[in-house]
Amino acid sequence: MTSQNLLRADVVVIGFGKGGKIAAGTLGRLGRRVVLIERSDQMYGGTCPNVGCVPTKALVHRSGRRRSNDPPQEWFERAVGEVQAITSSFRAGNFEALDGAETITVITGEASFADPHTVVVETGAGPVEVRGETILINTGSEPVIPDLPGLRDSPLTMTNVDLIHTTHLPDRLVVIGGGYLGIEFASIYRRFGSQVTVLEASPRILGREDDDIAAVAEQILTDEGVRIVPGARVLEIRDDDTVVYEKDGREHTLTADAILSATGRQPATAALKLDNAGVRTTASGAVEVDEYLRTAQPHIFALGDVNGGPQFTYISLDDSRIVLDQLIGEGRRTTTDRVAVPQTLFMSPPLATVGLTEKAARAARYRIKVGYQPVADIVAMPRAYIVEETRGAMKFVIDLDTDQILGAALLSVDAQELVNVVALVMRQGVTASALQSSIFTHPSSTEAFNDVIGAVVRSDV
Ligand SMILES: Cc1cc2nc3c(=O)[nH]c(=O)nc-3n(C[C@H](O)[C@H](O)[C@H](O)COP(=O)(O)OP(=O)(O)OC[C@H]3O[C@@H](n4cnc5c(N)ncnc54)[C@H](O)[C@@H]3O)c2cc1C
Ligand SMILES: NC(=O)c1ccc[n+]([C@@H]2O[C@H](COP(=O)([O-])OP(=O)(O)OC[C@H]3O[C@@H](n4cnc5c(N)ncnc54)[C@H](O)[C@@H]3O)[C@@H](O)[C@H]2O)c1
Repeated sequence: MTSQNLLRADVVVIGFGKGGKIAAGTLGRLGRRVVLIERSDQMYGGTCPNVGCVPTKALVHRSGRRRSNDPPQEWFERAVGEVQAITSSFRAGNFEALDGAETITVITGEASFADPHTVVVETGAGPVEVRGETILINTGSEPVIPDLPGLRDSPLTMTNVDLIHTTHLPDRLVVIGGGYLGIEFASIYRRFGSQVTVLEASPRILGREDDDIAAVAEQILTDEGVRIVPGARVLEIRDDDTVVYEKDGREHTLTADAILSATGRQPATAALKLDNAGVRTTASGAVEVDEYLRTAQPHIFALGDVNGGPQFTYISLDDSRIVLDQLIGEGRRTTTDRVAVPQTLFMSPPLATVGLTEKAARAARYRIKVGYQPVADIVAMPRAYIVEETRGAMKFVIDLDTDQILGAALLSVDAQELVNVVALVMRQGVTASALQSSIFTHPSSTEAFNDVIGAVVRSDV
């Protein structure tokens, strides 16, 4: 290597994901020499702003604004154009924020390890070698396309990345997998005007949730026209466009204009040549880390989806707090500190959950009471009527002995905001009674808590 294609850095970050960019920015501002490597110039900022959270939620918003007489294809094309304008401005902002800093260099190309301190980057202008004292792996995850006959070869098979970029609204969309990604896309495309069928292998979608909440969510999707087929075993894709599946012992076929593979995402480690660095992986292919996110090599850390933790942007962000605490802090923060981590499935209205479900609380032998109300019946929350979104239900699972909230499921307008309040309350040990009798602004969605927590439908007393 000549001096031109050999770089030395205090910190090398592989992958421009959430955790990596926060760590890179923080360390760069402190004067560390940072090299951040991203394999695609279309991915500065990572999955979330480019092909994940941001574009999907922007499409949720725009699909909801379409009126029934708006021409679907035109409306869709305009929405995709607007969303691409947002993502490209975020991408440019992400690049500039790091590459514009004096101490940080962004290199575009695929990285792999040559040895524990050396990374080789295949750039458009040839290989570049980067040697670092500390290395952060933040390469995210990639969609798993199941090995079903015809699926990988069909020109109609798409991932979230393909669907985010396509400007043609498919008449018939078949979604394989009814998890977070599958349900969000099903809801979006149905609202844009596609006929959507979700084929889910499990006996039910939203299998982690309690039956009452899952049933309300499924009803909302079904009422919007999404066809959900649980217990479906996809057998093959025949002649590129015919999805053959089995349910209850009988074979069925569906013709599709697009097939979305939404059966989960696996850690992106294949290109990294981790063996050269002495970094181990788990059975599921994730980079093996301890609770401080250190790999088998103490100077190499892994953040975000690639370490096999929960696949959410805010977890990758929290991973960066742990790694920064190791590098420039007190070294105390760990993944085991996390309590009451909420999550939101952005169907319309959103389903936000935190903590234990009723069934999990019972399995853990808590004595509980359950507050539950359909949103339309929550007198304290006129906001649902004001914004014309009265669908859904709210549920609280409360420990009878301590009055602590064990969990909540909020299927409601504004649920993605409400759940953060509940999570904070749970983390701080505020009682359910205190939350119920709190002063909230009016008219707001938070006011619902004044009613729902006291609307006890079951109690172990
Ligand atoms: C459609 C969709 C919707 C989602 N919606 C939400 C949501 O609403 N809320 C939420 O919290 N989470 C959501 N997620 C999950 C969230 O996007 C991820 O958990 C998060 O982006 C993971 O961030 P990360 O830091 O692990 O890495 P990523 O953001 O995935 O970044 C990794 C980067 O590394 C690069 N890379 C990979 N290999 C190499 C290599 N060898 N060399 C160089 N670069 C490499 C990749 O190109 C990528 O840019 C969604 C995901 C998807 C797919
Ligand atoms: N709003 C959000 O926060 C958000 C949105 C989208 C994705 N994500 C993240 O991305 C991750 C990946 O999402 P995902 O939905 O792809 O994965 P997932 O693991 O959440 O769901 C995959 C679903 O596919 C089903 N499945 C698997 N193989 C199948 C097959 N052959 N036929 C039919 N069904 C099959 C599984 O039973 C499961 O229900 C999520 O776990 C989540 O962490 C988050």
